Amino acid sequence: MLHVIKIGGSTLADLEPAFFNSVKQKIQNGEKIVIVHGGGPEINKKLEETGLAVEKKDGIRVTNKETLSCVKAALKNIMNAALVKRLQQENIPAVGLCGSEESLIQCDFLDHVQYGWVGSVRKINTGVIKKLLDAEKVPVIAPLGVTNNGETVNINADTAAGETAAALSAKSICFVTDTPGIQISGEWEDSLTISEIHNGIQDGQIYGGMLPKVESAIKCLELNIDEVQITDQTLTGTRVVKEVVVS
Ligand SMILES: Nc1ncnc2c1ncn2[C@@H]1O[C@H](COP(=O)(O)OP(=O)(O)O)[C@@H](O)[C@H]1O
Ligand SMILES: CC(=O)N[C@@H](CCC(=O)OP(=O)(O)O)C(=O)O
Repeated sequence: MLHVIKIGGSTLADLEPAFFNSVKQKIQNGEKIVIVHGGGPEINKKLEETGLAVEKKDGIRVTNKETLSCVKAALKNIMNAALVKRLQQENIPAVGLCGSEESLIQCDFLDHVQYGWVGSVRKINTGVIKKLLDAEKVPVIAPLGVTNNGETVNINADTAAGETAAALSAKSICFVTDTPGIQISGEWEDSLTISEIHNGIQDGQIYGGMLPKVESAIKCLELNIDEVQITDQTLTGTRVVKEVVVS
């Protein structure tokens, strides 16, 4: 059984024993894990240091060529390297991958006029990932992509994780973030249906960085991934479900 875990930039610097133990437990049970990580705060820091603006539309970063070099440095050189090292310290056999290399995440431009160098995933080279899984490794993927012309593009990590889960026909996907799931009207929800999520977006209760997460979560459900969750590091947060199950 294969599980995709997306770790948000909100959480990467602060990974807790509970998280590593859950990952180790799954591996001991013979389950396969693929990790896709974010790095939004690290990118913001790099942009600020360089004097560049931080601009997002609906949780997606507007990325020009200068922004892109900060994105690459933050995601690949800093966050991917640090996460792989941290997992290895915990005896998790992590191997770093960058989506823009080995034709791993092949993209078109999402909307070049609105977002610049941001990718919409066309195809994932699953062979590279499967080879590592067969060798009992844990692939750790930085969310960059490559276009047909060989240009590197930035991909929202939630989107990249959902596409990876779909391409690998994963059993589950967990979006690990800095909240215990999704909150609606002051309550942390155990589960939400797709229509409840649409309502939450419409009345402004689901916003910002949660938007790409719920969009990707819904797409995963529609592609028949059984378990879709938005959680904190305990890996038990809000389940996103197609419809209410009447028992
Ligand atoms: N309904 C909601 N419930 C919980 N968090 C929400 C909600 N709507 C928006 N958010 C925001 O989404 C954030 C998580 O997204 P983001 O900061 O991009 O995290 P990550 O780096 O983990 O992807 C939360 O910290 C919170 O500020
Ligand atoms: C196109 C786009 O939005 N790319 C994201 C990639 C990193 C990311 O998604 O990180 P989090 O998971 O921490 O939000 C960005 O530039 O911030």
